[in-house]
Amino acid sequence: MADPTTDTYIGVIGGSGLYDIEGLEGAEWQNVDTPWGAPSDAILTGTLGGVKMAFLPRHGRGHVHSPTTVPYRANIDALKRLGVTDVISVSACGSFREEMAPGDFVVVDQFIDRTLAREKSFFGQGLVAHVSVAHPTCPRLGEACLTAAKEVGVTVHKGGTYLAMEGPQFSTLAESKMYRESWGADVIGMTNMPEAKLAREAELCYASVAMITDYDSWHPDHGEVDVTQIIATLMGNAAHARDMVALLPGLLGAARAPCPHGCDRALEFALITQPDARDPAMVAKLDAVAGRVLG
Ligand SMILES: CSC[C@H]1O[C@H](OP(=O)(O)O)[C@H](O)[C@@H]1O
Ligand SMILES: Nc1ncnc2[nH]cnc12
Repeated sequence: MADPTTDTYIGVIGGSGLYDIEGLEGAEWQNVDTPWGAPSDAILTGTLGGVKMAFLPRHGRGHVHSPTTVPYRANIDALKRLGVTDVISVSACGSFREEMAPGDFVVVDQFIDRTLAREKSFFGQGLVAHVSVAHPTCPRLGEACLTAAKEVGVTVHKGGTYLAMEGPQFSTLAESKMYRESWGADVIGMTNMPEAKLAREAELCYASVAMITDYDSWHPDHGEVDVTQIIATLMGNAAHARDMVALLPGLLGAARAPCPHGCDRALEFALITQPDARDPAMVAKLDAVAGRVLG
């Protein structure tokens, strides 16, 4: 197994339209069991340029999980259990900004969480923890994604606020206008929360690349979003996403230095339940996610 303190292990969570990646040496679909149930699908593992990589289709091959039923905790636990250090989320998103056009990428750095019906933490009764998500994405990893996207030739925007909605229906016009005009959101999707929060709890670096597919419903010159429009734009986006991902091993390198932003130490001061009050069953369940601090 890779040593997460010294070896880079890149995990890619592919969203709508991205169900595999190509070019991995020793590629193998691996089933990974977790205490939180089964992940969305088997995980494609291998190496690229001497760097370990894992790919997980968020909705499963064939797109069987809705945004609400994606097993977010199992997905993050499974990646952590494999030894992944850096998670790149690639997602189809609507845009609230004229200049963030369909086909563009946005390296997201903030989130507004409007999801309602999902398990949002690995912790809870018997072992309580409070991590900071003030800065929910990793700037080091985000920078690598930005560089890779530029090299691929995509128009890429640095920074943006992703509004995570519950779905599966798209937003009403009133919601779309409110998110854009009053809340200052830049892009909208249905899946990056609680994924980003869980990655932080699992001490994983997390970066999110939003692939713009539509203008949601606010734009006077574009009709309201529908799945046909999204799929059409996704075809081109997915090819760019694959090319971007292929450049990441070269940019991150096989040898890993500790995260300068502390993502890999997020639990250092987060556990509040006293050791003698901790539920042993919870401690056992957290073996991968919090093994570093639970011993
Ligand atoms: C296919 S349209 C809506 C669907 O696409 C996005 O998925 P992902 O974030 O996994 O790329 C959006 O969040 C919805 O789940
Ligand atoms: N407009 C939109 N709203 C929510 N999720 C999306 N995924 C792609 N486009 C979207």
